Formats: sequence, C-alpha cells, structure tokens
Amino acid sequence: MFSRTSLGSLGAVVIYLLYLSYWYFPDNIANCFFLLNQTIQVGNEDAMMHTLFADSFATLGRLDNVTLVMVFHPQYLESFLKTQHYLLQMDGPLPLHYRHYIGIMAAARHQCSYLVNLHVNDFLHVGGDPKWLNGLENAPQKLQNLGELNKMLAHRPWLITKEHIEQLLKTEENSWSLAELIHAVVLLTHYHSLASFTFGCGISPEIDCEGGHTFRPPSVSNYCICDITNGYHGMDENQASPAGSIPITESVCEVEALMEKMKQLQECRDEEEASQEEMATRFEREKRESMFVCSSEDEESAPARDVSRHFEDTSYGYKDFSRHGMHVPTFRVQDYSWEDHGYSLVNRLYPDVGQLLDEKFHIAYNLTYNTMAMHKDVDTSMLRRAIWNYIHCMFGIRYDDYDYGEINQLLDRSFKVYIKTVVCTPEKTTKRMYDSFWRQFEHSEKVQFACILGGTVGTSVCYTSSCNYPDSI
Ligand SMILES: CC(C)C[C@H](N)C(=O)O
Repeated sequence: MFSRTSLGSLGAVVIYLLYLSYWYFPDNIANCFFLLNQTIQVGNEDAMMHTLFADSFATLGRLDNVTLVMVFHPQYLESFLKTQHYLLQMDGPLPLHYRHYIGIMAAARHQCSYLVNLHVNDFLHVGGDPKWLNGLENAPQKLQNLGELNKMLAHRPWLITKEHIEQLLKTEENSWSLAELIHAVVLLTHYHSLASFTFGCGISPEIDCEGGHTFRPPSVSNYCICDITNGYHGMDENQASPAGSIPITESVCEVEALMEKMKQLQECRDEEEASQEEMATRFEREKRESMFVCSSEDEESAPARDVSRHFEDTSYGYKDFSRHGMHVPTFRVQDYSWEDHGYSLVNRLYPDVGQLLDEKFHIAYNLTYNTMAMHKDVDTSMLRRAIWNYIHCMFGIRYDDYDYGEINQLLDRSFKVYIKTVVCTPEKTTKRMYDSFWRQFEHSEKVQFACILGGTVGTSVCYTSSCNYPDSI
C-alpha cells in the first residue's frame, strides 16, 4: 500500500525523532485532552506500532497528532491510514488539489481549523491555486456546487434527496461524473468524521503549525493548555478531583455499577422479549430524547472567520433542526444499509474504497480488549453496541432487532452529552465534557470510543446518501 522505499531507515529516523522529542519535552506534550507521554510508551518494542509510525511518516511526510493518538489502536490506525492514503494519493477520479480542497471544505464545515490547516499545506504542496484559499467563491464553480451537499452531509444527511445528486450530475458545464462524485462524498464524510475524532480527543496542532505551541507554562501547570483554546479558562470545582466533581471512590463504583447493569440486561434479554410495537416506541422515544440532549456549555458561537470562508451558509448546523422541533425521519437499517447499498455502490464506482471503508467500519465495531477500566475479561459487546446504535439513532437509523431501552440503562447523561456534541457539533467539545464521563476508564478506552464514533458517523452518512442515487446507475 505504502511506498516501501527505504522504509526501514525512515522508520529508524522517525523513532529517533520521537525519542528526541520525548526527552526534549518531558511532561509537556499536550497534543490532546491528555498528556500522551504519560500513556504511550513511544520507545517500546511494539513492531506494529513502529511500522505504522514509519508508514504514516512516509505517506504524510510528518507524524501528526491524529496518528499519535490513534496509535492506541494500531489495527484501527492501520485501516484508517490505508483508507486515507488511498483517498488522497492513489489513482482516483479527482485531481490531487481537488481532494485536499474538499478535505478543507469538509473540515471547515465543522470548524476544525486543525484539519483545515493541514490540508491547506497539502493543497499548496500539490500545486493548488492559493487564490482558492481566500474563500469558496474563489474556487471553481464545480467545487462551489458541492457546498450544498457538504452542508447536508455534515449536519442533516437525512435531507439529501435524489434531486440533490442529480443536480450535481446534470449541471451542464460544471457537472460531476458519478465516479468523481463518489470520490468527493467519501472524502467529505471521511473528514466530517475525522473532525469529530479530532475534537473528541481534543487534538491540538503540531508544534510546527499555527497555534501549535503546546508547552505548558509553569503558571498553568494544573491543566492542559488546550483547555484555553476550548474555553476552559481556569480552575473549577473539578480541581480537587481530576476525574471530575464526583469523588474518585464514587466513580470507581460507577464502573462496577455499569458492569452490574450489563449483567442484569443480559439476564433480562434471555427472559422477556418486548413486542414489535413496544420496540418501535422505545426507538422513537430515544430518538426524540436525543434531540434534547445538550450541555450547559452549549452556546451559540460564530464560526472562526478564517475557517468559515471555506464554506457557505455559516448558520446552518445540526442545532437549528432540534431547536425548531423538526423531525428526523426513521430509516430502517433493513431498507437502507451500508452492506446492501453503500458498499456495492461505492465499490462499483471507486473500486477498493468500498472494501477499505467496510474494513474500517468492521474494525471500529468489533474492536475490543475485553477490558473496562481496571477490569479484565469483560464482554463489552453490549456497551459498544449501545454506543453504536445510539449514534445511528440520532441520525434516525433504526435496527429492528435492538431494544433501545438498553441505551438509557447503559449510557448516562454526561456520556450522552459528550456523544451528541462530538457527533453533531464537534467544535463545541470541551475538556470538561471529555473528563466528566467514564471517569475511571483509561484514555485509550476513550480514544477507542472516539474511533467508534468516527466509524458510525461515516456509516450513517453512507446509509443515508447511498439510497438517493439515480436508479440508472
Ligand atoms: C469502549 C470501551 C468500553 C471498550 C473496552 N475497553 C473493550 O475493550 O471492549
């Protein structure tokens, strides 16, 4: 997949650089919501991790913070990098500068200046016209036409209709071919979900990028500098207990209580089965309630000026829809599924990508170490499924055979606030939200959860967009 030229020596250079940075910045690497060097042993002998770092470096020409955080889950990272490499660098319908520009448009839609900046550099590097970076109105009409789809995919994918797709294919002069459009849709969704991952883990810019000076000055040594950029300006009630305002002893019990609930639900599952009507009602209830989940920090804010120029209609977001009491239609997964619709459509028009995405979704869904915080040998499938289905539920996607009553038992409010924010308004995620759920879980488990989020966001948009393509294709 990756260029293997001198990969061995390149790998050695990367590891050496990492080793150096480890010694240069002890305790100060605040690349995300937690300190990486406390949790990842960069110098350990994990061969897969080394290979991944080297591959990532060879492909991207740098080792970015997304890779450093995602490497907690090497299997997922490998699949993620492979997909991204394919989308950005391998033969494909769209020219290279278009691909990066679409990445910019998608990341900007979620106000993710971290990803925007990365792709601005790449865009220029592959010969993109700097004028386009002054705003979407300076880009070719063909890309401007994609703005509407970008907006809907990011915020309300269920509103996309066959007409939206046809429009793009038909606009005579600036029309998209089907293959180009599929490439664009996959890029858009890839970057929408990566924006969720980035904000969900609080990933900050690399040291050499704008805003990337992440050293912690001694005066603010009790919290990570990225709090400042997230609007968390000082000490608060959480200070006494790093895990949140609930004392640590209580949050330890939370893990046990959650495990106990999982056990009870398993027993109930074996005993009684709710009727079809009851199951449908439970889904609708959960979907309705999910619209009203919001955090106390949820305020209106205008998108950062420098990022908003890459898209139009800045006021359009997920929130408008819930505030105005609009309705998210229900899609039964039996009628609209990635397996039956998305996968084959993507594969037909952009060979291999369907396969790569499918693999990524499967890894995200099935990834387990059978741990829950300090507990080992736990079957976590029930919890992971609740998370997966809850996210789909927010997008109106229903699994007939799933009892949505389980969600309320397993996911508490602070957890739902975090999920909802990361999925629907990722730019509003704060360190406080990150800290206040699953207080005793490992950071790697929270990152794992962010991978699941990425997987499901991608799947959701595929579900809803794949069914709207013209019959003729
Ligand atoms: C997301 C986490 C609860 C997953 C868990 N650590 C597992 O290995 O399955």
